Amino acid sequence: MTDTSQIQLVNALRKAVSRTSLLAEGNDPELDHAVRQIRLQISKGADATAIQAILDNVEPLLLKVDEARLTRAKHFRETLHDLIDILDHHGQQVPQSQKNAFESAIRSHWQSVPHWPSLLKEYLALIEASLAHNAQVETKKAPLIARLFKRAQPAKTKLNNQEVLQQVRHTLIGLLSNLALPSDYDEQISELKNTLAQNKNFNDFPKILDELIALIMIAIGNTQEGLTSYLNELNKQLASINDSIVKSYRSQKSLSESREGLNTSMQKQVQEAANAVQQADDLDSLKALINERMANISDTMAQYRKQMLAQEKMSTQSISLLKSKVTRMEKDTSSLRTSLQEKLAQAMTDALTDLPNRAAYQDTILPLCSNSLANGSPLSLAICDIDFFKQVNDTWGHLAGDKVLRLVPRQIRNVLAASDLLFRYGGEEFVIVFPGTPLSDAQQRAEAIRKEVEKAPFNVNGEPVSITVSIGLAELTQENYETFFSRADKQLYSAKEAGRNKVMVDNPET
Ligand SMILES: Nc1nc2c(ncn2[C@@H]2O[C@H](COP(=O)(O)OP(=O)(O)OP(=O)(O)O)[C@@H](O)[C@H]2O)c(=O)[nH]1
Repeated sequence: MTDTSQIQLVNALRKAVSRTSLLAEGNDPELDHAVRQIRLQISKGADATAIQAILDNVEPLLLKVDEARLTRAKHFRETLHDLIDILDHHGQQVPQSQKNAFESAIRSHWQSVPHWPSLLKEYLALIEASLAHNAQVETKKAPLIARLFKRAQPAKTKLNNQEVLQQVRHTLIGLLSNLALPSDYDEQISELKNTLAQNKNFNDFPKILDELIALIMIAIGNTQEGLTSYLNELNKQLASINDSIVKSYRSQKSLSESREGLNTSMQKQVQEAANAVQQADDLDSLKALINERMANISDTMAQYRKQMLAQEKMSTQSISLLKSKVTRMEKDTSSLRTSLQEKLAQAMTDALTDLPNRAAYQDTILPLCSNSLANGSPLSLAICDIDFFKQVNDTWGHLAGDKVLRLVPRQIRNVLAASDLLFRYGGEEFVIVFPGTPLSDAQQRAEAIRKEVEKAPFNVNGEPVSITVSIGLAELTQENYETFFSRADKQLYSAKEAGRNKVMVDNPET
């Protein structure tokens, strides 16, 4: 795809990548640097290949951020286990079933940040349950929170209250440091850490835990709903882009239709996705989702491009095949035309004398008559027949007759004008057409023909043979060509009747 659709697509992808890069910021300094580079490159007008290269570079950084998220989650899981241990080590009677349920919840949700507040709430509930249980057993003992962290096992080293406090403070401060909340919450986190550090009273811990939960809730809980719907929307959008590309690609009927459809669909869908990305908040999974969708789009585009190239190649091949077929056909047609023309010429030519034959005469005479009548130019016609030709055949044989048939027209030609037309009409009969020639001129030429034949020194088998011709002549009047011919023919008959070797002229006036 090298046309405007590709440029528009690259522009749309640029926007999407640029806006997506904004979301990736704030997780890791190295990644921050990389995403700023992306926007810089895009603002300089990087093309699809350059954007792909940038995305390839960003991928390991995103993975690194993901690893950091996993490390934080592991730390949180350890914190929760530490808090359970603190309960155990300080002799609190934690109801086993509730503790098991809590441990199971930790196993299921420790990786999911949105579940962290509920896990901490469960921990609080566990403390409340164990306090209620112990209150029944040891109502007169140490204060509530002091009892909470008292060691239950005599075998274990019993810590004093300050040591317990120190341990819990340390655990919770560690948890706070590893929450990796956005920088907006730095101040609140630091205040809570101070409160923890200064806290000397177990009774304050539930309140501090509540604050910790609230902080996590504020940081991620409030945006959770919007974020979930955004992710769903984005997922839908990107899946829809992919579907559209695939559909467009599959349903293409022609290269141009396909390009047009793909372009429109890509432009619309990618633009919508880009808008959605612009409105979204930060989230690691969002980046992973976008990466996945971008990869899908990239794959589909690559497949589409491959297919297009293959189709173009096929088209080029079939076009060149078609061209060679057409060339071949043209050659064949041309040789066929030549051969037809040759055959036609053959059909119009008398093989013995090489003169135009009777068919050629028929083709010629009609337009000549029409033109003559239309233009008022004279047209004369002579029918010339060899006298006693049968005798030639009978006396010297057919071959001798053929020889005479070839020699007579040569003699006739000697006296014809360039525009006069000579045909072998049939047998020993020839027709001469004199275009633009009035009867008197034609008569002179006919007479000259007669003489030219008469004086010709024919000889057959070494013997001199006298050959003469009789000629009937007529000039065209307002009539059809058949009547014209028959008038000349009548004159030929008259010439024969009159003793042969004569020219007889049809005189329309008599
Ligand atoms: N050798 C040869 N003879 C032909 C050919 N075509 C026609 N003939 C012969 O021409 C002769 C024509 O004879 P006729 O029609 O009787 O006329 P003619 O003998 O010329 O007598 P008139 O026309 O009356 O002077 C016939 O014997 C035909 O066989 C041909 O191509 N070659």
